[in-house]
Amino acid sequence: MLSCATLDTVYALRRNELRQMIKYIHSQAGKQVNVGQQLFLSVLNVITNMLWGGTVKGDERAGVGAEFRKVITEITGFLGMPNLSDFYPGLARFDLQGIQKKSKVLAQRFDAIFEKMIEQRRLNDIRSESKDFLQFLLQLKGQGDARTPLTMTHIKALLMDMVVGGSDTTSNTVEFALAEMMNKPEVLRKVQEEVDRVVGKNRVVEESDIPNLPYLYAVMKEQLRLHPALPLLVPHCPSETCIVGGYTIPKGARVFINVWAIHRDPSIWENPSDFRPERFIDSKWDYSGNDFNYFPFGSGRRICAGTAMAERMFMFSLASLVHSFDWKTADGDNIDLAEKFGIVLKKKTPLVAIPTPRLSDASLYT
Ligand code: HEM
Repeated sequence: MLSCATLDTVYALRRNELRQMIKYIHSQAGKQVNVGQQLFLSVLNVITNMLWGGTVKGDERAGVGAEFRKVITEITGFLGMPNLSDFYPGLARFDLQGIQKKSKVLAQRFDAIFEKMIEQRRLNDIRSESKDFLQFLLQLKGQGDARTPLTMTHIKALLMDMVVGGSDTTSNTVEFALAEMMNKPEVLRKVQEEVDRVVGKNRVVEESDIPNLPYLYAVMKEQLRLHPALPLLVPHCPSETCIVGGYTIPKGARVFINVWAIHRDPSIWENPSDFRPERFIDSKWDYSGNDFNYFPFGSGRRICAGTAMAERMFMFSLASLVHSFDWKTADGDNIDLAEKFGIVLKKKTPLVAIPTPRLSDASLYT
């Protein structure tokens, strides 16, 4: 579902969601817009559309989106919360902070949403031709492979991975990048000049423009270096005791990789806390996971499954946002770029900014 070839076939979904977002922001011209909120909704809609397509429509779809947003925010909050039970396993059964209990309630809410999707799909003919992910998984389950049995719990877990792993990460990354650029007008100007040169002002940005935007690509890499969406990657757990760099990692230990600190190591990066996309122009850095000095999407077997989608959504949405609008804050002040740590890193204060349309023809916003 997340391969480049499949992503190409569902470009219309991404385009449609993005155009709706731009249209909405245009309707708010001159007013304050919560940029992250808009981005979150667009990314979530793209992902859920790819997962279960047109199963949920109209008002119901909007309702499900709102419910997801609440649950995802709460669930990522709990995932990153320090839990006394991890440090004192003897106390785990008392669940002193109530994290286990509250997480179970959230998991049940998630479960109810997925049950609803799956039930609706079952009511339809699951043998019919369809391109969405849920249909594909239900068919696999029906075929019953004894070697790798796929249970309903597996299906729900996969759906949850995509929704939780893809929505907040991508939208926070774009929101943060726009905030960084607003504080560095010379960077924002360079990106706008690049997009104007490639796209002009008489049409809107298309995904096919992305390969022609190398400076914006450098902005994305710099954003992922300075504020990696998953600062500790996801917890890893060796299935056998092993030795890494001379340290013994016991079987079952929970291992966190502090990619945030590696990306700011002054022995690797010059002026590491500066947002300077130029460092990625014509550079050797990529995020394929082969270099342990720069790996915002992780590495190895568990590397992010959605890298290609994240790249497309980031480039497409940020290019569209700065091509369609100029951005400023209400008081003209610099934006607070403080980070809020959790399993997912985000801006401490949401980016609220005022858009001013910059394309000459209003029909380009419809
Ligand atoms: C800027 C956006 C994103 C960033 C920075 C990001 C980063 C990551 C990282 C660091 C991991 C863990 C890798 C490891 O521990 O080695 C991961 C896993 C994962 N990501 Fe992403 N991700 C992003 C967007 C997405 C999107 C859009 C999707 C799908 C729609 C997605 C799906 C997944 C999945 C399914 C996994 C688990 C892979 C596995 O365990 O095999 N991610 N991501």
